[in-house]
Amino acid sequence: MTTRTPLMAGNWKMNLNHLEAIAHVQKLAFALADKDYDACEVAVLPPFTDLRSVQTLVDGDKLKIKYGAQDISAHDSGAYTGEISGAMLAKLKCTYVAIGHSERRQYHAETDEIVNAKVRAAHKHGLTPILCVGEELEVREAGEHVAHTLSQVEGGLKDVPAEQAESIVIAYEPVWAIGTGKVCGADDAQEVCAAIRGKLAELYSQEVADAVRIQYGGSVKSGNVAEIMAKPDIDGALVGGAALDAEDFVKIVRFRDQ
Ligand SMILES: O=C[C@H](O)COP(=O)(O)O
Repeated sequence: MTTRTPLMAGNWKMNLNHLEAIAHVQKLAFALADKDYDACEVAVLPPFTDLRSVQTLVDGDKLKIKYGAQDISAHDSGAYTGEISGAMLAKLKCTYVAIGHSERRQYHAETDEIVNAKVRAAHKHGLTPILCVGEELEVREAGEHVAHTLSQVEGGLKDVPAEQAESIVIAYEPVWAIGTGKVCGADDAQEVCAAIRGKLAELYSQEVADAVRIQYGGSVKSGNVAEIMAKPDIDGALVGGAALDAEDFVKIVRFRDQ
């Protein structure tokens, strides 16, 4: 049986400036013990403007916290005002990059084609994509949530070879549960995460499907994380609001104690 190390990632969204980022990562580093890092991988996804400060802190103090970006350009370089390339993120030693978050899909019109180009750009620069997928409320109410989410997985991974797919992270985030306090029931989250793993087996192989970590995201808090993490196909959480408070995030990392 494959053992997947849970990945607990805090997506700060457009919160915390670079000074606040330093204070926050210091608090995490102070609170987290070696055994926490043995039990799971801990990552933060700050705004672009914080990444240099986070890198300096992590590098300087040899912290075990991983970090990454919330988006990446599909392009390598050139006249793309406002964009940040994979090469720039790699230079800052980012490990992860979130791609296709529902807020990018909703407010920046990111289609599966754009998401796929960004996944391939991340791989090109040695970054691990956290491919975000998930349905809106009306899609769930119509009973189409599994099909919708699997089609986003397939679209995001188009032309991605097995050797790259096996290290990817997929975050299942039902849009209606993001920032609303309405957490998806653990059984409902498991249903979709199991279907995602099934789709990976169909697209690649059971070996690849067993290797990929699938996170749940959407109103994860210290009070509900243990129930979610108890599900066999859920390998971590992508945490928004509750990741902005270092103490809350540490409690989520220690989900086994909740
Ligand atoms: O990327 C994180 C998700 O959008 C979840 O956000 P939330 O924990 O505030 O619901």
